[in-house]
Amino acid sequence: MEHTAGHKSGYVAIIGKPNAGKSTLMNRLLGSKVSITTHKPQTTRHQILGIHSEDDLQIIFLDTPGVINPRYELQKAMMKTVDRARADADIILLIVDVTDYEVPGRIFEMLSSLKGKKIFLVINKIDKTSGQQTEVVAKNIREKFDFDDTLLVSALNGEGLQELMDTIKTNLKEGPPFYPKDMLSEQPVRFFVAEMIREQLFLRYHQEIPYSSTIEIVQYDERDDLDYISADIIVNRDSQKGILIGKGGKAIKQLGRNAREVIEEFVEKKVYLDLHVKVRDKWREDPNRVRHYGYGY
Ligand SMILES: Nc1nc2c(ncn2[C@@H]2O[C@H](COP(=O)(O)OP(=O)(O)OP(=O)(O)O)[C@@H](O)[C@H]2O)c(=O)[nH]1
Repeated sequence: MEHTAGHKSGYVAIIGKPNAGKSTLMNRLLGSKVSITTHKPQTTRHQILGIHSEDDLQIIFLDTPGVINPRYELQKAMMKTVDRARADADIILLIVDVTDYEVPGRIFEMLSSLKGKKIFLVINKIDKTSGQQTEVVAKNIREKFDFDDTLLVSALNGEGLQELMDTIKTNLKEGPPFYPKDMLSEQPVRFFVAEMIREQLFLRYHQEIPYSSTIEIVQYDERDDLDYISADIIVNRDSQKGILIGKGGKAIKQLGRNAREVIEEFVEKKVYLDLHVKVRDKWREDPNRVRHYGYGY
């Protein structure tokens, strides 16, 4: 049996409003892109797990969807994911964008209901404002909740991240590694491939298209010379199909090219990416479909 005396481990949930920088922070702490990030809110829909291992410790980060007031079934499933992450975690990081510092009451309620966990306030994007302003924001938030510690960081340029990492390590409890030490995440390759295609939707389309779409990998064949991937882009309404495809298929071809390049870099192999657009009327509002596409569970 593996000798684990002196070894530390724990789950760290990263929560906060949409666009606070949660995914950027996790990727930066891991030194690797595990979670997709874009300038648009609500990019993250699943609980994304990122594993940081050293000889004598293992930290399992849980990146979560931004906390919102859910309006449709997909968003309800996203919030269920946040609930589960905070329940699973030993340490919770509340990420607050220093330039968008209003913390909704529901987040404090959520934190107040937790017992026996360390809860840290992490003020992010401090590169965007003065030190004085950052202090004022931190002080105001601390008046509303008794955090175990406050950290000021920039997930983008790395400022304060070493201190954050040290604080997490100090607060880890003794425990065995939960995953093999060379593992970075637990989702299969096809999950990341779907996320990379979805990221392109967020980067390339406006308004409701990214929020109305999901990706289903229909076929993934690892061939000798290349990986053949067939994926469906599922949209919510018929009218969205045309917009997605674009005139003469131009828009979707460009999306496919961009996604393929990112996927090739990830799998370190040539990729043939076959994309199809499918309409599944109001899938976002349908609990069965939302579950079928893997959200909330
Ligand atoms: N200037 C600055 N921008 C940042 C920083 N951290 C994140 N951002 C930017 O903020 C935007 C949102 O970042 P994400 O990491 O996707 O945010 P998120 O909290 O995961 O967002 P959701 O998926 O909506 O929950 C991106 O455009 C990031 O580049 C930071 O420290 N400084």
